Amino acid sequence: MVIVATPNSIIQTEKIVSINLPTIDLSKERTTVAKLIVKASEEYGFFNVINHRIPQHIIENMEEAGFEFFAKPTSHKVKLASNYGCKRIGFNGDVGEVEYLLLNGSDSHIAKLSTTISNGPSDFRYKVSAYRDAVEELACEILELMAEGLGVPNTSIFTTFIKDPDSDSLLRFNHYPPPPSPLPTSPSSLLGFGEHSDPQIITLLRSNDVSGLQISLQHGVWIPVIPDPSAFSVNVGDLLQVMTNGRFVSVRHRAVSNSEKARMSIAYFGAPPLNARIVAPPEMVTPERPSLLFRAFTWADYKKATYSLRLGDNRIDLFRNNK
Ligand SMILES: C=C1C[C@]23C[C@@]1(O)CC[C@H]2[C@@]12CC[C@H](O)[C@@](C)(C(=O)O1)[C@H]2[C@@H]3C(=O)O
Ligand SMILES: O=C(O)CCC(=O)C(=O)O
Ligand SMILES: [Fe+2]
Repeated sequence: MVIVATPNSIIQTEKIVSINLPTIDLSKERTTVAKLIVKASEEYGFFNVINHRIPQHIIENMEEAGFEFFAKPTSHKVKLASNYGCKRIGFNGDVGEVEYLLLNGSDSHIAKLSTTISNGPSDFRYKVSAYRDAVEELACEILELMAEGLGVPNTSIFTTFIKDPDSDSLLRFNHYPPPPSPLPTSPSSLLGFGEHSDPQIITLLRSNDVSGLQISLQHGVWIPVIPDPSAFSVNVGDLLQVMTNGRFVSVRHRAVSNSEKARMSIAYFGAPPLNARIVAPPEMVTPERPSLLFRAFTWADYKKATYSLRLGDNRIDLFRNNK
């Protein structure tokens, strides 16, 4: 049992379970990798990938860009970036011990921010765009492997969405300062980013070597993810659960801060264009799943529902058939 003190000082008791979460080596034989990815997405909705071939300098530059931004005084950060936030998550009263910067992933948004952040020409734009391109390519490789492993004949069924020039993909830097010491209770953790699933198709997340990310497969039971700065953590998002007719699970996760060192995570959320129609392909209707579990909807519909709800609320159930 561990005690989690939320910023509102609500104390909850919870179970922390250490298990080995799947780590998949992308340099291994393709058919084997595809099968392992499908298995992990079905069992956990989560896995780590290693040997992903994203050059180290692209990752280091991105991390540097994030730490440089968060090192600025709060008044500057608020003025510089309209999508900078501190403690408030979303618009419906969620709070956490986190500050963040959200970028909509388009070149023009990154370029605009680059000018305001640096007050002149900067390499922020170059660093973020290079990372965005590399991580998007990795997301496409993983989504193609998923389609292959699932036996879907059109293996670009998921990637066409995120490769679309109008894709609504996002990048997010999350910065978790070390908690004040001593904490009110011991052992204890502060809630950085509360329990939720990611609404998009797929999330690729990495952090510095500080722990904090946890996933949950069962209410109130948390599995810590061991930090590995050379790996990417992959989360199945809500839309992928829908497009696999419930075969993959959208993983619930959160971030806690309990270290003496600051943690920074960088997440890429692969999303379709707003007008994309989300529905499972016919191959996902099988004897085990003889009908479509979710009705067809657009990403705009789903996003609207997401933003009308709290972080931890279940939104996918609103789109189930017979609801
Ligand atoms: C409280 C909220 C923040 C969030 C939008 C929401 O209303 C519910 C989902 C949240 C989430 C979680 C994953 C991503 O970090 C995020 C950008 C997203 O797409 O959905 C956040 C939203 C946010 O912080 O704006
Ligand atoms: O910081 C983390 O490890 C998790 C962040 C997260 O879940 C998110 O940004 O959606
Ligand atoms: Fe998340």
